[in-house]
Amino acid sequence: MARAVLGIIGGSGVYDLPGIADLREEAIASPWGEPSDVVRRGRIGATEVVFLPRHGRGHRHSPSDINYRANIDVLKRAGVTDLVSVSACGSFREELFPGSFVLVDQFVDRTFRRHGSFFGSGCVAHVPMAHPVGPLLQRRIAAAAAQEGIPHRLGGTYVCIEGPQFSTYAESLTYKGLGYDVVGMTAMPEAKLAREAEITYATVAMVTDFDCWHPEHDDVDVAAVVAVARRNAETVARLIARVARDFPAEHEPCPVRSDRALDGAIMTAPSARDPALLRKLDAVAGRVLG
Ligand SMILES: CSC[C@H]1O[C@H](OP(=O)(O)O)[C@H](O)[C@@H]1O
Ligand SMILES: Nc1ncnc2[nH]cnc12
Repeated sequence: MARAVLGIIGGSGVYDLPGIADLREEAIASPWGEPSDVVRRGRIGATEVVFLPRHGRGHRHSPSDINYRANIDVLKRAGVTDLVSVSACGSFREELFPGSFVLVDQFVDRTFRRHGSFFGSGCVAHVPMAHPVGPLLQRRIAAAAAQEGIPHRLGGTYVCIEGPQFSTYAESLTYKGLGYDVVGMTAMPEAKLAREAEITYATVAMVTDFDCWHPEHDDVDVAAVVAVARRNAETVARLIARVARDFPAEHEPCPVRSDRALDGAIMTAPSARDPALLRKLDAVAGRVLG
């Protein structure tokens, strides 16, 4: 069984993770291009952790321009087995107020101008996405949140819009009417790519606003998101520290097989595979491509 390495992707307002011991920065090269930043790695308790801010330090990359493939690839190369993705989001429910954390378990992908797969012509693969979140990892985050006294809800649906503009009023009402819980701009294709890379994934969606549907709250703007996200940064650090301190030494086999997602997923016959693409897939699909 693989040694567990806990990855953390920080979102808006979370560009650093305080409390990492033996901290070092590593620029990991990827055949998929430039990741958002160098990774910062070290230990929390006995657990090895690897941190990457998805917008880069200084918030340089917009949701549409983040190189999600390079980010997941470098985390895979860093040995990450379990990945906690932290995201700011708007809420479609009265009870999910700014400051609360939602441990979402479903995603709806409304993005349309991002590279959504490591695979393609020369090596076609179809991985299961019915259950995009690793339930054991999610349970560990929920337990840590309970122990730290952090208000949270287990389960929910995150709709990922392309952005960078926030939703229109009609869109906001539509998403609310469809029963979605929160809205953001970054969980997709991140979750899909993590699945292709056989990394167990879970999202901590930090509610920063009520988007624009709520009659008694102002429409979302960046200032509101940033104010709440900044206040939440310390809470996120506390949550991650608790998850890390209680993390098992070995990666726990995932009940939804996120860590075996490529078993039987590759359709392209070995003789028809593109050697150049196979070389790029060395980290992501090395387990099955050999
Ligand atoms: C700063 S407002 C919009 C911005 O905030 C969220 O970022 P992240 O998911 O990385 O925390 C949202 O997805 C947008 O990128
Ligand atoms: N209302 C919202 N819509 C999209 N992304 C967000 N990130 C934070 N709040 C958001």
